[in-house]
Amino acid sequence: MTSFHLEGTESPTTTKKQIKQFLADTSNNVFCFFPTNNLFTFVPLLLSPTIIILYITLSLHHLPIPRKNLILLSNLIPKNKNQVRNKMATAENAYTLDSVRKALNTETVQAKAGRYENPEENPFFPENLQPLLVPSYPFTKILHSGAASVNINKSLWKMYFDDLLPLFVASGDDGNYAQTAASDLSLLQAISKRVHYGKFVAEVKFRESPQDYEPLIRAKDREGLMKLLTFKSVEEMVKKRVEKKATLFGQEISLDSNDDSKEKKKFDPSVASKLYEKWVIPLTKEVQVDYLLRRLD
Ligand SMILES: C=C(O[C@@H]1C=C(C(=O)O)C=C[C@H]1O)C(=O)O
Repeated sequence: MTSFHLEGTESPTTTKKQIKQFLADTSNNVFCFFPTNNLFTFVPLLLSPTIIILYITLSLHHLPIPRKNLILLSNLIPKNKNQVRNKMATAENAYTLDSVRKALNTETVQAKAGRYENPEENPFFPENLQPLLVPSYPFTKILHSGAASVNINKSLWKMYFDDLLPLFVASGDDGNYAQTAASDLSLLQAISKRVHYGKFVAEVKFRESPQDYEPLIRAKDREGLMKLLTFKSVEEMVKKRVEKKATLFGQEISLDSNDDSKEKKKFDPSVASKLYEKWVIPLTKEVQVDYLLRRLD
């Protein structure tokens, strides 16, 4: 027995053989491109859970997005209320529309090139996918066939725009809707990948103790399943690792040896672990439950 060290998901109940198998089958194609920082080009995502959050914090930090701030503005300047409201409506619609359009276009192109053939990938708009234009790749089948219908991207999308984004974006509106939408999509895809790894984690857990899972699945007992697959100590470890990585990767870099910038941080590392606690881990567990409920179909 050993720990499961994949993308921030560690399970004390996972066997070495299963981990090896899992790694062999899933790590090949998992790379995350960092447009914001030359230090990183391709980062093995599976080994870098915190990268997602760092990427969010660092890349969105400077992106002004017309949301709450304009509402605030409209309260502050009553004289211009209508004008600001109009501006908000226009800007916000443009922004949201751009995000959706960008996601649709990108997913359509990527689907043709086979992105969603990979069981690790889950589209945000499955209803709009186009047929494959490249030869199909024989991905090893690890998951039960019900996995294809497990997709929580709609709630992820909502969480991202309603809860997560307002925490990171700066005030104002710089009109860069297209760039913002492109960042949104790559972040959404990164988080989506991480939380949907829950399918693989759930499969491993199920194979290891079907006798524990089967009665709960048959009884459609979401709560019972959630309890059974939860390992609080593992979650604590994941959060600590996330915070540690955020501390290391979030340092300011200086060539001046007298500079005390080693101490300077681009953002508060505890925020990264809080994000995992509040969203990333709960969403991963939701995926696990959804997958398990279909496991005996
Ligand atoms: C992923 C697992 O399941 C749960 C989810 C975790 C996560 O998303 O990081 C961590 C621990 C578990 O409560 C696991 O056991 O490894």
